[in-house]
Formats: sequence, C-alpha cells, structure tokens
Amino acid sequence: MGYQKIRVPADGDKITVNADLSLNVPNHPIIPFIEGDGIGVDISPVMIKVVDAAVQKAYGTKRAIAWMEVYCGEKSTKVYGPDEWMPAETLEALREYSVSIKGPLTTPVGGGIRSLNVALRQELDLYVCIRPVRWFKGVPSPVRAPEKTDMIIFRENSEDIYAGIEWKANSEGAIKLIKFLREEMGVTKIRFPESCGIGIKPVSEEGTKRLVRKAIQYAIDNDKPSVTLVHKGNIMKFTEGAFKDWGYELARERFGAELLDGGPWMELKNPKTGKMIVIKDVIADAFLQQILMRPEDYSVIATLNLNGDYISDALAAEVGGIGIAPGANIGGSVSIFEATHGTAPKYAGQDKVNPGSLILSAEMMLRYMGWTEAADLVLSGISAAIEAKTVTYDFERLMPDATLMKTSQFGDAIIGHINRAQGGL
Ligand SMILES: NC(=O)C1=CN([C@@H]2O[C@H](COP(=O)(O)OP(=O)(O)OC[C@H]3O[C@@H](n4cnc5c(N)ncnc54)[C@H](OP(=O)(O)O)[C@@H]3O)[C@@H](O)[C@H]2O)C=CC1
Ligand SMILES: O=C(O)CCC(=O)C(=O)O
Ligand SMILES: [Mg+2]
Repeated sequence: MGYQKIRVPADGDKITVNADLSLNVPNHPIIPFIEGDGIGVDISPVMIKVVDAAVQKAYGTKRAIAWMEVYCGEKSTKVYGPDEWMPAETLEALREYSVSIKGPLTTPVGGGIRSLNVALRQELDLYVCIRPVRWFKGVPSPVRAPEKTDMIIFRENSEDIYAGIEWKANSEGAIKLIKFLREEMGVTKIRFPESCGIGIKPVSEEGTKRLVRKAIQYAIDNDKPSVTLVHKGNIMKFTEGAFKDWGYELARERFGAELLDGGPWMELKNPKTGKMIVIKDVIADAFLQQILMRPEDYSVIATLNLNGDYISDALAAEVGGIGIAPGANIGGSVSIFEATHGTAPKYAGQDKVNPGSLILSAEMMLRYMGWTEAADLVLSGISAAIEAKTVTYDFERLMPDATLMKTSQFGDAIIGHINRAQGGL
C-alpha cells in the first residue's frame, strides 16, 4: 500500500510468513523501526550501526537490512501532527512487514495518553513478551554469583490489570461501576466507595493457555529443565489462581504432563531429548525472594502481565541492570523486538546510556530471522567489549579500572570486535 509519511526503501523486499508461522526472509529484508522517545535517539542509531556491521561481516554484500523508519510517540506527533501518537499507517506497516524493532516510548503517570507500548502489543495481538535474563562475564552485579541466574521470562502480554481498563475516582464510570458492584453483585469490600478509582483484571483460559504453550514449547526446543508458573493465586483466586490451574491443565492436555509425587507439580518427557521437564508453580512474592536466594532453581518462567513487568526489571538487576535486558513481543505473524527498559528521560540526547538492551533485542531479532551468524557476531562483539571493560556509565560506575564509553563509543567498540572476529565471508 502507499504510505503517507513512511518511505519504503526501494532496495528491500518484504519478509513473508507461512501458514505454520515460519518466515521467508529475503536477502534484503525491509525492517521497520521506531526510534523511540527519550534515549531512543541515542540507542536506536547505535543498534542499527552494530547490526549492519554484523550482517556485513557475516554475509558480505549478499545480505543487508533495508531499514524503514515508522513513527510512534513524540516523534510521530512532530511528523503527523499534535495528536497523532500512533498513526494507522504505523500499525499497518508493522503488520505488513512482520518483523520490526522499537525504542522505548514514554507513558505519562496518572493522566495523559495510555501506554503506546501496551497499545502496540494489544493492537497487533503480540501476546507473548519474551525476556531472557543471563549474565555476561565481567558485568558488575549486586549479587555474589550472578552466573547462577539464567532464566527466560514468558510474560502474558495482552490481559491482566495491564490492559488498562479502569476508571478515575468520582468519574461517571467509577460511580456507575461501584454502584453496580455494591447493589447488584453484593460487593461489600470496597473500603472507601465514595472516593475510589477502580480497575478490572481480565485473565482468560485462552490467553493463559496460548502463553503457557509457548513457554513449554520453548523449554522443549531449548532443552530446559523446568517451567515455573508465577502467580498470586492464593489471593486473586479466579485470575492468578486460574492462571496456575490453566497452566497445569495445558501441560497435561497438550504435552502429556503427569503429576509429580502426587502433584500439584507435574513433569513431562522432552520428546527431543528424553529428559524430564518439571512444570511447577510458585507464589509471586516468594518467587521474588527466591530469585535472589536460589536463582539456579528457575529456568523458564511463565507469568501474568503485571508480575512479568516487575520480574523483568528485578531479574535484570541481578545480572547487571536494565541497560542489558533485551526482549521480544511475539504474536501470530507479527513480532516487535524491544528493550526491557524505558525512555530514561534524564539521559535523553546525552550519548550516555547503555545501548546493550536494544542491541541484544536486535540479536534476538536476527536469530528469529534465521540469521544466526550475524546474531552470534553481535553476541560475541558485546561480550568482548564488556570483557575489555570498555563500558557505558551504568557498568563503569560499578567496575574498577573500566574505561567510560559514550553510547556511540560503546557501539563502535562492539563493531571493532565484530570486525576482528574470525569467520564471515
Ligand atoms: N517498553 C517501553 O517502551 C517502556 C517504556 N517505559 C516508559 O519510560 C519512561 C521512563 O520510565 P522509568 O520508570 O524512568 O524507567 P526507565 O527504564 O526509563 O529508567 C529507569 C532507570 O533505569 C536505568 N536505565 C534505563 N535505561 C537504561 C540504559 N539504556 N542504560 C543504562 N541505564 C538505564 C537508569 O538508571 P540510573 O538512574 O540508575 O542511571 C534510569 O534512570 C516512562 O514513561 C515509562 O512509562 C518504561 C519501561 C518500558
Ligand atoms: O508502557 C510503558 O510505558 C511501560 C511498559 C513496561 O514497563 C514494560 O513493558 O516493561
Ligand atoms: Mg517494565
């Protein structure tokens, strides 16, 4: 289709998606990117430069990404007009080109627009948020043995209190809903009904099962020992508790899991390796202390949207912080890769922050596209830059004898290691 503001690169082709959701990736795929608000301006260009260098090193002139800027957030309001935060053609392009990457987008607290990040996930039904958490050698960490943390979070991305269904205190909607709850549903537990904002927490069987299925399949494909369902089901029985029950049910129905020692934990035989995979659950508050005390007990994590948000930042801190925490939002045929962190506004435009999270999100994207050689180069390049102690402020302030790098210098250091790597064409 013809776009109003988006310039489609003439030298690129579209990634297409087969019925089984596998990708056909041309040698010059068009990849849409959203620069992002705040530090987006610092990290997105560096990410692109590093990815281009890795692709060039891996494949010479045979392959290259044709980057296509699409707009969302503050930049969109400059390009399209004051109220255009998420233009229809941006959504259309993200759908049409299937695989994309984005910088962070600002969400004001309290009032103002609702989260564009959440809206993108909901509009495109990107129902799994995958956030791997592992330690890179040399990264400073607040825990004694950061190498023991090796988890991958599967966060439900479309439901929960995070769907943003809520009414402000004293609004017509809040008054009406509270009246309905008290008078027609017999609710007596709203402590201050006259001054109460109110939110709704939808959690469904379908939403839970499609998420848990992805988590268990990941454990099978990647030879992982366990999948843990993290919930607060003792308190929120029909939402978080149901998430746990539906998770176990899915494990039994879809993967043939059986009760372990009488349950509730289950186990299933990995059809690819013959090893047993334990399906277990833990209550969210206990989980947050156990990831500090016994991180080695956990591998694949399947959890609800809000828990997943908290757990992502907490786990990222254990391995060095959200400067190095990548992620992917995946749905049926559309995926958007993005960092775990936000726009860090106090650092915007200073060429200061760590671009590692977005670069590692791009590494996940390259792997998802089947460009494993380029992905491996990104990974080895960033590892080598960290091991050489050439790092941005967030690591430098915790690492003795490190050399402080700007965002762009850190990117160039990674590229230097990529270019010096063995292999490629
Ligand atoms: N997916 C998305 O687009 C997300 C968007 N947001 C949005 O971002 C905005 C700001 O949110 P906020 O709560 O401040 O969280 P942020 O993640 O933006 O920043 C919090 C702190 O994390 C550290 N940090 C973040 N990014 C980096 C980086 N690349 N390198 C090094 N350190 C980093 C900084 O720590 P220090 O101060 O110690 O240096 C920073 O002050 C909000 O509008 C929020 O809604 C938030 C999360 C995700
Ligand atoms: O959308 C936002 O502004 C915050 C989202 C967030 O924190 C996350 O997805 O981890
Ligand atoms: Mg978050």
